[in-house]
Amino acid sequence: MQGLRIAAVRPRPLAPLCNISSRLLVCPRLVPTSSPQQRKRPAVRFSVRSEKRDGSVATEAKPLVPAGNTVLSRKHEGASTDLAVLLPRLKKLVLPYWNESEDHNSVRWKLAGVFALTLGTTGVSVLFNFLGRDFFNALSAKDAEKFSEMLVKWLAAICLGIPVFVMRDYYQSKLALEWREWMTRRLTAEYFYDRTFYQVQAGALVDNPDQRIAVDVRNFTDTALTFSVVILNACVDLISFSGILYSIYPPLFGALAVYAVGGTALSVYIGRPLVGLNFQQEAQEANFRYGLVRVRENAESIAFYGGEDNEQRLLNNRLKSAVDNFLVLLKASRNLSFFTSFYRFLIQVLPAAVVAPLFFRGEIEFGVINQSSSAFNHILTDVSLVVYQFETIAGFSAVVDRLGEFQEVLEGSRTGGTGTVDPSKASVSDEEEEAGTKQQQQQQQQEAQQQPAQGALGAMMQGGITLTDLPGTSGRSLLDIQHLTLQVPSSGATLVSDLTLSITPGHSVLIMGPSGAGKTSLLRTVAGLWTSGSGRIVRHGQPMGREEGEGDIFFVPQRPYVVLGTLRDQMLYPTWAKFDDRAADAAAAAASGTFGATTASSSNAGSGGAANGRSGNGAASSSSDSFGKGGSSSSSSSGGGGGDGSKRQARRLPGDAELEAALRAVQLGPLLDRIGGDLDAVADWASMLSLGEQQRLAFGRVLLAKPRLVLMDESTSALDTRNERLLYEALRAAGITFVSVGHRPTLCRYHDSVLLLHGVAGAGGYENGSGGSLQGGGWEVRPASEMSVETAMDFMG
Ligand SMILES: Nc1ncnc2c1ncn2[C@@H]1O[C@H](COP(=O)(O)OP(=O)(O)OP(=O)(O)O)[C@@H](O)[C@H]1O
Repeated sequence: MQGLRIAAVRPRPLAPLCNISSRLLVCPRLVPTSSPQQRKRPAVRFSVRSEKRDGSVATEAKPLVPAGNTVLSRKHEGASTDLAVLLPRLKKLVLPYWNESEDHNSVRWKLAGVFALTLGTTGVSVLFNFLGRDFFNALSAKDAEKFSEMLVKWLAAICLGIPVFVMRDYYQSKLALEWREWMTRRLTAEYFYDRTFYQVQAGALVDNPDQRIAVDVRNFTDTALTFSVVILNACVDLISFSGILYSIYPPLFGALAVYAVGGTALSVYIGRPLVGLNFQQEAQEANFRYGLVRVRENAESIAFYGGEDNEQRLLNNRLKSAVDNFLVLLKASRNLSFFTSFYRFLIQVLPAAVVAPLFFRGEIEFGVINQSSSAFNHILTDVSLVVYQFETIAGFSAVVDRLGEFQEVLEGSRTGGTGTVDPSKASVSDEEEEAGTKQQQQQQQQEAQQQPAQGALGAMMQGGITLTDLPGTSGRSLLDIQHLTLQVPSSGATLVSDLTLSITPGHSVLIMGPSGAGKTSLLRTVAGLWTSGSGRIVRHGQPMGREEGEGDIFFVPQRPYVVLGTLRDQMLYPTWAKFDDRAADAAAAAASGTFGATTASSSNAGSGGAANGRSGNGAASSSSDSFGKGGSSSSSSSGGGGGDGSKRQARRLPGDAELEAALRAVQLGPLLDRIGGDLDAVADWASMLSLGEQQRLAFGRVLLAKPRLVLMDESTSALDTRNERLLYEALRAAGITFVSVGHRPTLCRYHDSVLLLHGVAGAGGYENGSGGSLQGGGWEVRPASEMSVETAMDFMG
């Protein structure tokens, strides 16, 4: 039992199922649905979302559900037309670029330039207005000389004026593009910050985040800039042409005001449904596109199942939803078009009809009729923005709503229950707590503060679970789990109750238990991905992926993740994950089209490395057989604990020889030979490698990165027992401590202890080997040597 301490502790009362510090997820039992808290936040509504077989999405009116990874979604009722919701969202979306970007002064100047050019376009329009008057006066007076002169002036004005329009449009589009890039980068950063993408996906917090980032941002920046220019143009136009119109005939104003106000009111009335329909259209199109992407990603599984008919039906249903909605949208827009067309055509004659009596009485010249028509048109266009742009405004409102909602979810995740916080500062807002929850929170804070505070990398408060990272070189322990209780978010069932154990260097543990017992959930909790429950976890070290080349604790998920890129990139992920864009592009191309190993790019070929822009030459290798104990290729301490408590030095980038040795150590030598030993070969590895090869690749990454502790979830499930043995032996030889989740009794051989999880009581009603019914969330630890194949199989039922 060396290395594994088990504390016998009295079970504590279960933590209430709520995420006490999240703004988005609220405890269902403690906060009534109609509480003031909720009423204060009408914009953030959640409901259970389910997709029917026909592809349509049903939302159940269940605004509050337990915190955790439960399927949650904001209620999709279409776009909000409530200005009290839209305007604050618009403000939050617009302002950051102009106020917070690094070069906000320069972008403001660029905007000023676009506005100046817009003023220039108004000047050109006014000029044409006067030229037109004189042109038609000369024409009606049959003054050939004056007419020729006006013709020349007109042509000169065109030559000077057109460039102003063209350059305004060019700079406006360029600025919109820069804004889009900045906003996309910012949203992407927030999306990846603290693994928010996982929260969004696991909790289904918003539909189609990819569409929002890729398409909605583009529409938003384009339209926002266009609108601001249009509005400025309208204001300046209004002032300039009002003077002209007033000087011609003041009563024209009366006609214009009645016409514009009446028209605007009617167009709002007729076009109102367009806002919601545009919102739905965006979502339906995104659903259809996502369906196609899923088919591509799961092509083989679908083909094996013969599921093409089903997929086709599902896609057709999604397409039908999009087409149906678009039909309704077309009808609504047709009705609006009827009105706006009448509105547009009527004004062709209205000003002429009003000023005609003046002309007949000889009070004005013929050219003035043309001038008044032009001025009237300008002003009417200015004051009828809503009429003319209603469809665009409707689309824009939908985009503001979708992006605003997305941003709120990202902010909620950042400031909510999963963000890294200083435990000493972790506090709960009055709004989101009830007495019981608060008491528990304070208790956890105290516990967190009792932890050696100096050098703590940070702690995450996740629901009731505190996750703390400490520089992990004390040598005593790699991982401490204290009084951990895990619950299923949706049902509240207890998976693991009051688990306390420590993982010490060199002592490997196998986690076993029936399907659904909570094995993966336990690993998720250690990784900071599971939020439902209570207790504390202390990780003595830096998890992988925080900084390049660093990491003491490595997680290997159940499904190995194969990245886009070269074979080298596969091996370096995630420890040295910086990719050459060209290699990734080539990989993406390989993934979307034909595949087969190809060399990444000519710039990489023959360099013996540098697929990711860094030196990686074989000469740098310390040893081609560097996976035995003491053959470390890492400059940091590896395995076996020990250390000085200071920040670990980043690992040196492995060279070709080390990469090859790692590949051969995990029995991927034949693959390497097949592609001619080219580590920079690019292929659609996810399709090309068998699942077992992908699992071996995952072990190869671990061997290269040499973490102190690796936690693996059924990482050898696709392997034969010989390969399984070789991989575990390689890990042990490299001095890496491991915790594995697995079902196979043969795994017991490679571990020192076995943690048996009993799972949820009554869920399947299984019994242990001794025949007695077990408590929900029960667990026990046994020496692995005592676990014969029969005992293990007995236990697994
Ligand atoms: N996101 C989630 N929301 C709600 N319940 C979940 C979620 N993820 C897992 N669960 C539930 O938690 C329980 C434990 O799941 P877990 O994946 O940890 O089981 P496991 O022991 O690893 O099972 P297996 O051996 O089949 O992989 C299951 O009943 C599962 O349905």
